[in-house]
Amino acid sequence: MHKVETKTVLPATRLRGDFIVPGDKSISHRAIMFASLAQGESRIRGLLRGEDCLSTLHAFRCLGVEVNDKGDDEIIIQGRGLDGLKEPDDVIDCGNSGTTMRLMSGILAAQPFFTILTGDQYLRRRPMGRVITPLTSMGAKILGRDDHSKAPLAIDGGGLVAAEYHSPIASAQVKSAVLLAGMQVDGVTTVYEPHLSRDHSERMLRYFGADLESFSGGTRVKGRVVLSGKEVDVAGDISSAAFFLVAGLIVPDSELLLKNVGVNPTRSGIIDILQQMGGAIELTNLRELSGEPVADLLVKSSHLHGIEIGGDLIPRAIDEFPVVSVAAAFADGVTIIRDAKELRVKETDRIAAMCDCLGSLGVAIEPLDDGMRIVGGRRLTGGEVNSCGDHRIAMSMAIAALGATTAIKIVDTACTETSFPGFWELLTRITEN
Ligand SMILES: O=C(O)C1=C[C@@H](OP(=O)(O)O)[C@@H](O)[C@H](O)C1
Ligand SMILES: C=C(OP(=O)(O)O)C(=O)O
Repeated sequence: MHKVETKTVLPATRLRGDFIVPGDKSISHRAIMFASLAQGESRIRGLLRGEDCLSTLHAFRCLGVEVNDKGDDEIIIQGRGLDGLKEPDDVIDCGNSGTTMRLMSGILAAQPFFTILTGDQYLRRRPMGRVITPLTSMGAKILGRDDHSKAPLAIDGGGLVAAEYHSPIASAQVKSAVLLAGMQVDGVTTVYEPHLSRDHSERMLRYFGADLESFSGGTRVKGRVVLSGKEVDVAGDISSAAFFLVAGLIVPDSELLLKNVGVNPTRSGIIDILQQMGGAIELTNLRELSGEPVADLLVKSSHLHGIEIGGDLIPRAIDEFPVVSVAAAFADGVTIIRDAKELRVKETDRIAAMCDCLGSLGVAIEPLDDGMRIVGGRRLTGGEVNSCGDHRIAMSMAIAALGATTAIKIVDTACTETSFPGFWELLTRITEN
């Protein structure tokens, strides 16, 4: 029987330190994928060794890609080109990773062989119709559970044509799945989206030599252009940095320097949100790393106030709302998050999960159909909360505990390995109790 791990986090008196956070998860997935589809060798440094990215690496090994991983900072991938992948001899397990399953669907829909993608109990509950629909319109044959809307997915690949797709949601996973399918077939494929979602695929595909053009409202890619192996340095993950930004703001007398963090404008909504709440976050040493902007972030304790958040800020900070709700609990006044219905279909329903966790510690937090309303300013009491297996909920509650009156016990904490190996050690290293 699987033992559920727990952690108890004590209130902090102050936080101090400078450090780097692990590599960006979205960029790491793409580096593995595009290196595998390129011709020649790619060297990837700073790759996130979180479970999600290891799922992507495992998937490409199953597809015949040679990966040289000595466990140090660099992995070497021998690309097989657009036509060099082989039919896997078993089901591919994408673990907990939505990005792996949805982007792989786009890649495999165009490959002339049969694949089955599955995942853990959380991933098998998440909606896959959002990629099956556009891929089917390109000629893909994908079957799935629950009337072809959920994994396991059976993909009978090949025979696709280029298409034009108007996505009803701002989702980088949907956009990327269609672009990755389009990239492998003759003609031009275009994806339109209602708000700009993270553009790592576009940046990295161009970096690998794809013929891809982004314009206001969409992106088009020309099919059958050969990608060439590259050296990629992966920026630090702003979604992981977000936990320590909020920690540095809410714990009095704190100062943290987070080095080498990706600050791509399609991902940096968390900095805008926290600055609008009155947070002192300074960006220095702005530079570019393999086509992505990075900076060092200096954060100091601040007096926060509530704000209203919605519109195109939502996709720019989509994974950060659990920890934004923690910041809101420590801020004076009311914070309202709207237009964020997507939070209901992540690893958990993150609106319900944060309302349960923070609500049980005395925070006045109320779910909205598409967000949350949080009345902040009251110190959290200690207690026990459950992450429900969601890495971002577990880490958000650890940050909340730093500012609580007494210890918080968090149940189900092994999930932090999904995106942030070393999280608990780093938290201990910078905390003074
Ligand atoms: O493309 C990506 O790497 C991701 C896109 C986002 O999902 P959606 O595309 O579903 O918004 C995000 O929540 C996820 O963590 C990673
Ligand atoms: C939603 C997330 O990832 P994915 O969709 O890749 O599972 C996340 O990391 O918060």
